[in-house]
Formats: sequence, structure tokens, C-alpha cells
Amino acid sequence: MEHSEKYMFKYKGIYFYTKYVTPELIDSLEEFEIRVSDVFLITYPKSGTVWTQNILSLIFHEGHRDETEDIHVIDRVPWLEYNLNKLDYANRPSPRLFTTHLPYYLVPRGLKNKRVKVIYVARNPKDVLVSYFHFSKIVITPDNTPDFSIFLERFLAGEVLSSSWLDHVRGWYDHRDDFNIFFLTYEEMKKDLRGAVLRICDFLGKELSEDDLDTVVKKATFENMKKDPRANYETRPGVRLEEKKCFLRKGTVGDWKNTMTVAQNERFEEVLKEKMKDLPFSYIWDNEEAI
Ligand SMILES: Nc1ncnc2c1ncn2[C@@H]1O[C@H](COP(=O)(O)OS(=O)(=O)O)[C@@H](OP(=O)(O)O)[C@H]1O
Repeated sequence: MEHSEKYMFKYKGIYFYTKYVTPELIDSLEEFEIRVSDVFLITYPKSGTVWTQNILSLIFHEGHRDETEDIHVIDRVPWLEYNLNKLDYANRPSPRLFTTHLPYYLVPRGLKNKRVKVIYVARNPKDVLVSYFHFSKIVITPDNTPDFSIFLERFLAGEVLSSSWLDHVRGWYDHRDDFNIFFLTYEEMKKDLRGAVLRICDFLGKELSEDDLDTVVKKATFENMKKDPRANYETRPGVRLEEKKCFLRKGTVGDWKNTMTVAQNERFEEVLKEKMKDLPFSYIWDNEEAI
């Protein structure tokens, strides 16, 4: 598949966005200086990253909750490897919040001392695939977006940004004992957002008042995030203007059923079902079960 080499490159087993990252940058991250108070949000793409970024920003920043500060979540919980707004990470006040799509073996060495809190959010891979397909239509790439069946094959082969979904999730899960890590799923967040926020707070040792908790939950709903310019990624770099409103697209569980044919679903299961059987996440595939 010659499709994508123009906008992404493979380094140490992972596809990265050529425009924003270099192999040297990835190498340098291993020595990235960590503070004990740092919090890392880790996801495979399209798994609920921005949603959780928003939740973290709301938990930590009163100025976000009460709307006295107009700071985009991308600047509150920036990407480690994609420093899109050229922030000075070394001189940010604590606690620093970071987001990354990196696999377990490329993150800063300091994360492995188990003192830094890491939140890993996973989503059922059929919805990840469908969300990723739509996303590939709104990010600027020199390629034409392929049709879904081609994208499906690329996804299954790990020939997309961040590479294989399974390797990402499994890698982080299998190496969980090296980190102070809390796993959460998109589907759990959908099913009980308040409960998910409480569990996140609990893990972080943050105690919010009932009012503040209500505010976090309210501002983290799909409907409210879609209206919030700080959280809806309409101004995200690299998103095509005419289609930018699609970043927060549907925000549901089970949308794969609206896209995948029976044959595509069978193909997906043939490759992934067996291999993901022993993963502990009880993936909810169907919105009727989840909501
Ligand atoms: N509040 C809230 N509730 C429910 N769902 C939400 C929410 N915020 C973002 N989303 C959905 O998350 C999908 C985008 O995933 P990511 O943020 O991980 O994308 S990225 O990796 O940062 O590009 C994308 O999923 P799809 O709608 O299925 O495409 C977003 O709509």
C-alpha cells in the first residue's frame, strides 16, 4: 500500500504525522523531564482523547469551569509528540497535563517510575475504525480519502497514524505494572459520565465540590462540547475549514453498524476478534446496551 508515505512516516514501528514530528523528536522524548505532578492522558486515536482532555482541563482549571478563561483544551492538555502550538513544556506551571498517542515503549522514561499518573482511554475498535475513517476525510492529507473498505484494510494492517490499534491497547495493558495507570473505556464514559469523572478524580486525588462536579459533567457532554470553541476542535490545526465542524461527529456507541457491511464486519472479526479475546475491557459494541 503506497498510499500514505507522503504525510506519515514509520519510526520504531509507529506511523507519525510527517508535518509535526521527526524521528529526532521522538527519540528526545525518552529523556523528557517528568515531574511527579504531571498527568498523562494516553489513547489510540479516535478513542475519546479530546473528551478526556476536556474533562481533565475542567477538573484542574477553575477558569475553564467558570468560563473566566478562554483557553483551548489543546493548550491545557497538549500533545507531547505533537506540540502544535509550540508551547514551552519545560516551563509550564505544575501540574502539567499532557496527551499522547505514543505506545508504551516510546513514552518518557520518567513515566515508568510509577509516580506519574497515567490515564489510558480505550474504545471499541469498530467505532474507532469508523470514527478514524471520517476523521481521515477532514484532516489535510495529500491523498484522496480511500473508500471505507480500503481504509478498513489499512486499519487492520496498522497502516494508519499511530499504527495498530491492537498493539497499542495490548502494549499498554500488558505493561501496566510498569506504570501508575488507570484504564477507562469510552463506553463506560458514555454509560455513566458522572461516575467516570468521579473515578478519574479519585485516581488523581482531586476532590471537587458537588457544584464543580456538576459543572464538569455538564460541560463534558457531547452536546455542550460541540458548542464549546475551547473543546470542539473547530480551530484545530490541519483540519479542513469547510468540514471542520465534523470533529465532534456523532459521539455514540455502535455507530459502526451504520457503516460496516456484514462482510466488512466479518473481515474485521476474522482479523481482530480472536486476538483481542483476552483483553480485559468489556467492549460494548452496541448503543442499545450502552445508553
Ligand atoms: N463529549 C463527548 N461525548 C462522546 N463522544 C465524544 C465526545 N467528545 C468527543 N467525542 C468523540 O470522540 C471521537 C474523537 O476521538 P478522539 O478525540 O480520540 O480523536 S483524536 O484522536 O484526538 O483525533 C469522535 O467520535 P465519533 O463521533 O464517533 O467520530 C468524537 O465525536
